[in-house]
Amino acid sequence: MNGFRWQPEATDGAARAGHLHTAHGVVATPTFMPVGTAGTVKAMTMDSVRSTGAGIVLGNTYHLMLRPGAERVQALGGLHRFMDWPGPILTDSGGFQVMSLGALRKLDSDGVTFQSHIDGSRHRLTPERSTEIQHMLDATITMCFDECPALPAETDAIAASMRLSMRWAARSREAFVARDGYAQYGIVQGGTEPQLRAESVRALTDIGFEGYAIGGLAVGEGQALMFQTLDGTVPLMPADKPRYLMGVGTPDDLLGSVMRGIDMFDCVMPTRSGRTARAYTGFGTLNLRNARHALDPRPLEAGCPCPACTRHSRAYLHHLFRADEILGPMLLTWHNLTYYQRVMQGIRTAILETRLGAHAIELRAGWAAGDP
Ligand SMILES: CNc1nc2cc3c(=O)[nH]c(N)nc3c(CCN)c2[nH]1
Repeated sequence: MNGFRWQPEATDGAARAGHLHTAHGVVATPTFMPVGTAGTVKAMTMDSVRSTGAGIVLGNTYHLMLRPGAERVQALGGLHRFMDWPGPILTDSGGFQVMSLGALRKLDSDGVTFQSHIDGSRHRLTPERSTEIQHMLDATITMCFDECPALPAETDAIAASMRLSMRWAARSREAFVARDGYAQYGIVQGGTEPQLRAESVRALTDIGFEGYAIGGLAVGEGQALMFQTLDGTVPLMPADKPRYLMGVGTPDDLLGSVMRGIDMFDCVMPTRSGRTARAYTGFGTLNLRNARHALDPRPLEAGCPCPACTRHSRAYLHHLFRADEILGPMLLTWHNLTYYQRVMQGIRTAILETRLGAHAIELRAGWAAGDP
């Protein structure tokens, strides 16, 4: 019996609230995973990540295999000890990052050969090597090695890519070493084609995984087409297993996707925006470099418990970014991650109280209202 399981707690329409039980602790769902690409959530200590309310973070096979190297992380006790994060860690499998970062790459039916974007050195990833690397990292949740096709693409190209990913999913599962409290997730592909998505779900559930991700989205298709694809795909996925929508998204994306049955998310927006002076708040986003903040003594967001909002003014944050001070990205990343966790906690509470519809209207009204 694998101690890893998703335990449902409440539903509201297609939305679900529950708990993910893992070898590294329990996480309430729906959950947002801060991206810790190279073993660090950029500009944050792990204590500050924990203080935002995050329960699980994401790491990347691609970045860690290039630097410092999977063998080195393993020799140092694995990624939990390396980055001092005792909670669960989900690692992505590298295929997506090679396609979006690898300098030069050659894809074949067995895997992908690529040059490091760091130093140009040559590397190869296959389902077996990706799974082995994730084991060396001691990832709590291992992702299948897949291929994420760029959209738009011809239907037959999407079909061929999805079928390659399904063959790679079988090889990834074969290479996976089951351990109590650990999991491997299959990744559904198929672009925005309902029949291809259905074929991919069938292929993955025939193999059998502890959780299922939806890949191949948030690649420029737009929110409407993403939601339409979720509407046709999520109902086909096992109801008793966690569902993870990869690379998503804005607060509005999170809300709409939870309402369609998604439990887990990751996205670089709150952290990347935190470094570029873009703040996420209940009244939408604002750019703290804008001169209108120069003399504003108010907190960024009233009621937010983060250090940026409880100890500083908008004028101070504006100054930090204008002066290119390191504290600027630190404080605003802290705020954005806190805001994302507060959105998830508010959605989760609304599901428990069966009032997600009303809560959604309140959230959207706030985002549309703009800066008070
Ligand atoms: C930002 N948009 C986005 N779409 C993704 C699709 C996949 C996808 O189809 N497969 C994998 N393995 N990762 C993806 C990621 C990376 C998630 N951290 C995606 N990110």
